[in-house]
Amino acid sequence: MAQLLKQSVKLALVQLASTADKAHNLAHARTKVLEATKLGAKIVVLPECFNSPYGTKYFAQYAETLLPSPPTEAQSPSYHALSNLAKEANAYIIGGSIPELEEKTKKLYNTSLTFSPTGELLATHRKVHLFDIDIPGKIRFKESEVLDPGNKVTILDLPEYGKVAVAICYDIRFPELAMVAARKGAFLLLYPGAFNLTTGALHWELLARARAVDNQVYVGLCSPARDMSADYNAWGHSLLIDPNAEVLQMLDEKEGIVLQELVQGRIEEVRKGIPVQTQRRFDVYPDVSAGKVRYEE
Ligand SMILES: NC(=O)CCC(=O)C(=O)O
Repeated sequence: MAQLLKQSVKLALVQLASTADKAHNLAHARTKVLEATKLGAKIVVLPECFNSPYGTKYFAQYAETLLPSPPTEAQSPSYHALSNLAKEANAYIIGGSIPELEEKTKKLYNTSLTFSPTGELLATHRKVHLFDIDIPGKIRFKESEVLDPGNKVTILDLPEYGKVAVAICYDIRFPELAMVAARKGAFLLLYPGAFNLTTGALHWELLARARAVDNQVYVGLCSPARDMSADYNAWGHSLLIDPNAEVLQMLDEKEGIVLQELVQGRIEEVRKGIPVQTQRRFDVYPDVSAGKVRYEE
């Protein structure tokens, strides 16, 4: 049987320290991505809102226009910086996320762009589940006050390696999205994400391991580094989880890079040992990937 990961590959999760200065953030991302690719990374992931501070008051201010595609340099400096960087680094770049403004509708989105090693835009994922929570005395955050949600599951097909699903942060709390992607053959679920000091401590690692154990695939979460002078304090702790739900690597809150080889055959080895993928009872409950699902592949 064909293996989901076609060949072993080095993945990098770049936990960036971002500032309020977009040009600086883009230049800094370039430096850190090139650091990772010099060490052999062929797939590189950046954090949620890597080119701006994270917060509802910043989305409009930092938003870039992506449509019609390709945008001009003035419409989206981040698009061009990521495309050029993918070429320069000769790697796939999952560009965390950036605030996006759709000119026609005036709607704002939290959007992730993925580029191929030739600099071509492969996919766009608009965060599907907006981060709306209210934990009294701890944290209230309502992305939906300013953002609109995306409406599809995003699965990339990387010819040399196989399928990779991309979603953003709060999307990880919805196991259906991950399950659909895994059933469609993804070997890796990637979530650029900025949890906080309350929910990060509680659920960050738990959710990453849960999505891995449910689906028996690799899972990577890539956070901004923590900045205690910012309005929103990111949890950090970017991590990579093995298909057996073991933590392969986890950073602390400071800037850093997770660099890890994903091993061909590991998913099949785990699935052979605990064969839940073939033991499902769709005569008892429905297959979430079989119904009406909106994809971009
Ligand atoms: N940026 C986000 O979506 C944060 C999600 C989060 O912190 C959570 O607990 O979920």
